[in-house]
Amino acid sequence: MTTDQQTPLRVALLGGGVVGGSVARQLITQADDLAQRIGRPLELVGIAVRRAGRDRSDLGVDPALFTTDAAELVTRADIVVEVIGGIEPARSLILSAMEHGASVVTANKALLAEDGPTLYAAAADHGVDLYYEGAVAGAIPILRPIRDSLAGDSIRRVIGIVNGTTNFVLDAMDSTGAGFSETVERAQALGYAEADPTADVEGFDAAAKAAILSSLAFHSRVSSADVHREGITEVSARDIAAAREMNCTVKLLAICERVEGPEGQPGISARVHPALIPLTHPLASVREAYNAVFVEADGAGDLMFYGQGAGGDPTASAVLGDIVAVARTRVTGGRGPGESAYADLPVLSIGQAITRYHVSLDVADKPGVLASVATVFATQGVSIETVRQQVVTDDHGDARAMLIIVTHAATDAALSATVTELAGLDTVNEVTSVMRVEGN
Ligand SMILES: NC(=O)C1=CN([C@@H]2O[C@H](COP(=O)(O)OP(=O)(O)OC[C@H]3O[C@@H](n4cnc5c(N)ncnc54)[C@H](O)[C@@H]3O)[C@@H](O)[C@H]2O)C=CC1
Ligand SMILES: N[C@@H](CC=O)C(=O)O
Ligand code: NA
Repeated sequence: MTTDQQTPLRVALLGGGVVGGSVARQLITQADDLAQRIGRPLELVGIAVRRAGRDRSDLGVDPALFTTDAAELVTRADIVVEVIGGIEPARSLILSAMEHGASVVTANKALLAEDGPTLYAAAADHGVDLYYEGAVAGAIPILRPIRDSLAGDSIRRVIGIVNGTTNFVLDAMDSTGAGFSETVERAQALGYAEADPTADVEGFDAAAKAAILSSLAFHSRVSSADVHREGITEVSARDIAAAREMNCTVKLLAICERVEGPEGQPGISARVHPALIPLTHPLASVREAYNAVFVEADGAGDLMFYGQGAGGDPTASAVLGDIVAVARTRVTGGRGPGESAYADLPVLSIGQAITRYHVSLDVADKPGVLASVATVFATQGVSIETVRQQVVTDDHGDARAMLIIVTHAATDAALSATVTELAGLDTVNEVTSVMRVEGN
């Protein structure tokens, strides 16, 4: 190695939590291999933490490297790794790092989905790289495949199970018949769900990931506010049972599609909601806290990416891959591939999304009911694919008639208006379940 090749690239780590701790450990234990792969050694020059003085001996890091002055640390690094999370101070630190000439690696989906364009612009202005593979689906390589490997193809749709906590909860409800609350408690006890699992169960985490996936897949700017979001808190054991009867399962899906608007104009549909998918679909077999992303592209056809979407070591694997990538660019000079938003497609409203619905109705068991229900669908221009009548016994031992209807594809607005009108019919006692159907 020449002297230049021996000069270490300085790495500053912001955050020493679940992901940061694993990154720090591996930067040290894998130092020799990383140096060989990059062509220059990496030197960990500091770890910014919120509180000094805590025992962090398990990380095997020189205690002198810990600092509470993140703002100073980012001014003396070639590569800054941000794994603090949240919007501030993460954003200001990243911008300052770039101003001081550092490339940035982050796993911060919330920040990228809220204000990605500011970060991409700063990276371009300062001629540095911004990589963030850990931000979506943890260890699974999905962002760089979309951005780089599929750059010559045209992506039609990305459907992902991108939140491990909710997949664990829905999977447990499906396999044990348990209710929502008790399953979330189990997920917390097992360490999958956080003490406050709101971002997971209300779909915020998945919506941020959908925004990032949509932006990359469709060369546009999509923020988390553009993504229609429904969480899993309303999914009942009855919905899961209804899915089973249709040979389907319920998953929280992040759906990003290239679509046409009402006048044929191109746009994006980006949404997160629970949906029925057939048991034969590859995403149906994704169990427990695993993630998977299904990509449909014009040339490549169907691609499936599967693996661990959360956790310290899996996410650190993606972060370290990015560190190697930006370090290699430092060695060779120039910048790695960046974002492109040339297509600038608008995001359509959820009402314009084309989906199918599964609707369960508790109805009066008398002549003319089916006709009145069918008339509502016809009036709204929604075509029925299948209808099934079932007699069930309620909690009081009384027999009740249920109508289970699956529609053909229609706009979400028409389907939603249909459900509202059905709920107002005298012959309908209750709309017991409404779920979208995806995946075929
Ligand atoms: N844990 C996971 O499974 C995954 C996490 N991520 C993302 O990785 C990032 C980090 O997540 P975790 O490691 O799980 O969080 P964490 O909460 O375990 O760690 C964050 C660390 O940052 C420190 N911190 C907070 N404010 C700071 C400040 N101003 N200066 C210095 N340090 C500060 C905290 O004390 C904490 O140790 C987040 O953006 C998260 O969304 C992404 C994928 C998976
Ligand atoms: N809370 C997230 C962690 C990773 O992004 C999840 O459950 O998937
Ligand atoms: Na990833």
